[in-house]
Amino acid sequence: MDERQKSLILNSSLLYPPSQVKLSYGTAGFRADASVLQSTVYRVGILAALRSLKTQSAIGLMITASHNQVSHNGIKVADPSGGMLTQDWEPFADAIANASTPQDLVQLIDEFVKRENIPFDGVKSPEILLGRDTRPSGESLLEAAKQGIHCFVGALSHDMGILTTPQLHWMVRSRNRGLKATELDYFELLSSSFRCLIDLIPNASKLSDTNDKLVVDGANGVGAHKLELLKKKLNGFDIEVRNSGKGVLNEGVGADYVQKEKVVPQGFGSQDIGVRCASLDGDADRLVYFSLPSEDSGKIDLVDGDKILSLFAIFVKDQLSILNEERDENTKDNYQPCLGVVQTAYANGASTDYLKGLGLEVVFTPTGVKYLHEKAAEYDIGIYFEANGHGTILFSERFLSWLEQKCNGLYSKGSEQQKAAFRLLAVSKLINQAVGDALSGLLLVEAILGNMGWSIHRWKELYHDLPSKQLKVKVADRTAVVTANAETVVVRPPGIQEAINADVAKHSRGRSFIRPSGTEDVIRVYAEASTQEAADDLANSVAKLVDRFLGYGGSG
Ligand SMILES: CC(=O)N[C@H]1[C@@H](OP(=O)(O)O)O[C@H](CO)[C@@H](O)[C@@H]1O
Ligand SMILES: [Mg+2]
Repeated sequence: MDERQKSLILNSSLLYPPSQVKLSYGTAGFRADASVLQSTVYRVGILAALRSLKTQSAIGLMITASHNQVSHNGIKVADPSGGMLTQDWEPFADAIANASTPQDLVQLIDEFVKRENIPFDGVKSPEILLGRDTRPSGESLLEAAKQGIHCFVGALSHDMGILTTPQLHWMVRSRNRGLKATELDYFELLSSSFRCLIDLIPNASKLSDTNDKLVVDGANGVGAHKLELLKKKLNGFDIEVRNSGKGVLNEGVGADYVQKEKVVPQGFGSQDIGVRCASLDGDADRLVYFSLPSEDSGKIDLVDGDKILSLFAIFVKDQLSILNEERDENTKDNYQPCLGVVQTAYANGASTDYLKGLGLEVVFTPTGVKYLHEKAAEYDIGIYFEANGHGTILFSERFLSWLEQKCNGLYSKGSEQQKAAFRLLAVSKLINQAVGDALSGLLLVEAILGNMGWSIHRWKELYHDLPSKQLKVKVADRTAVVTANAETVVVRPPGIQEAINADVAKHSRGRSFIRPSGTEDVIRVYAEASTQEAADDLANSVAKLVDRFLGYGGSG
């Protein structure tokens, strides 16, 4: 880095980090009250430019705090693949976000540039795509990010406007692959692959009794608006969008609220009993479905990420079985695509049993898409979902070129095999390969329900969730909790895991774990058991343990 570059960094008015706030890149980027984020976002702008120079590719910056309250905001980096920032760079992100003086900041950057051998030869300038959600603080934070990026001579920043998080990730991925990468291209790809799947619905399914209308809770966020735009391209497909911005973002609405509280979101009521409903979160990277049971209890029948995962897994597995029925020696080959499913400890135990019962390989990672995505990418077809509705299906290049070969003339026209191959190819286009995407996920759910001739009620009955409960506990220092084995065991503070085990043992089908949240300053408690009372009781007693070991008055 030359002196000019250093002085550009030093000259920013945004240099000083908030005092007494320790920032961490966390599960999904930096998040905090928007009022303290200017300097962090400026610094992440610098990081993004460096990442672009290092990879010689376009990088994405998304300004969002997803499902968190509207006064919060955050920033995350999309790597050249469209996925999350490589975990190797997270310590650097933490270090620069917390550097307390301008000189410390410049020194950290200088050392990192040398260590990583980041080229400053001017051959390629940094290129960053910027997106933000609908939060009012987004606009000024975007300017802060730009200031960071433009510390580098010749840097290019493209403001893509208000987007869903998955749209931005998709754009980065497409751009770096030399593909069409505008919002219009995104809508075009989603709608054309959706129509293709609808055209391939077997005649028998068309006759069945699926309730046609879908009502979507847009969380008063960006997803609602984008879904309205997408809808126009879906040939009259009947979607009604509610909570599209008049109310407060994520307040009593949205996928996080619906999944965690299991209650009817605002804007829904007795007129919706029995109707197929879905909720997006504030930046539209999460999707859950639900329906209102006949009695007016305020409760919902939730169809969460685990069940979306199960639906996708059944469909993909069915299509693969059709391909496997190949009898013709000319088109048969020895390649057996490997299908894998990835979950976290939050997955309902009943879903894991169900998926294993289908003969599928199920593996677990810690919470956070960055872990799930990485694991799923190891398979020819890797399906991952968090229970909260964030997930996607990843297809390997090898599998896709095998599939394309199969589609291109190897099968007799109109054969079941050819249709199955076309369906899988359409799924690979419809479902966002960069990151979990509520809009593309929603269209895939709709297409699969149509193909199977299933109503939401048939889908819900795949298996019965074990009753579960989630709680949050405020503690003095959440980093005091250290976990292992995909967050199922607490290794620190000593003694707490044994105490949790003792509580779990008192409950039939009991399971409970704790972990520090990576997006909020809390310890999360999860419990499940054979009845709701038992799950509530287990969660409460584990929360008390957390308080005893780690609370403000605790010894931990
Ligand atoms: C229990 C839960 O829902 N945790 C969420 C939440 O992370 P925490 O680290 O638990 O705060 O936000 C993440 C980002 O959206 C998401 O990946 C994750 O699943
Ligand atoms: Mg989100």
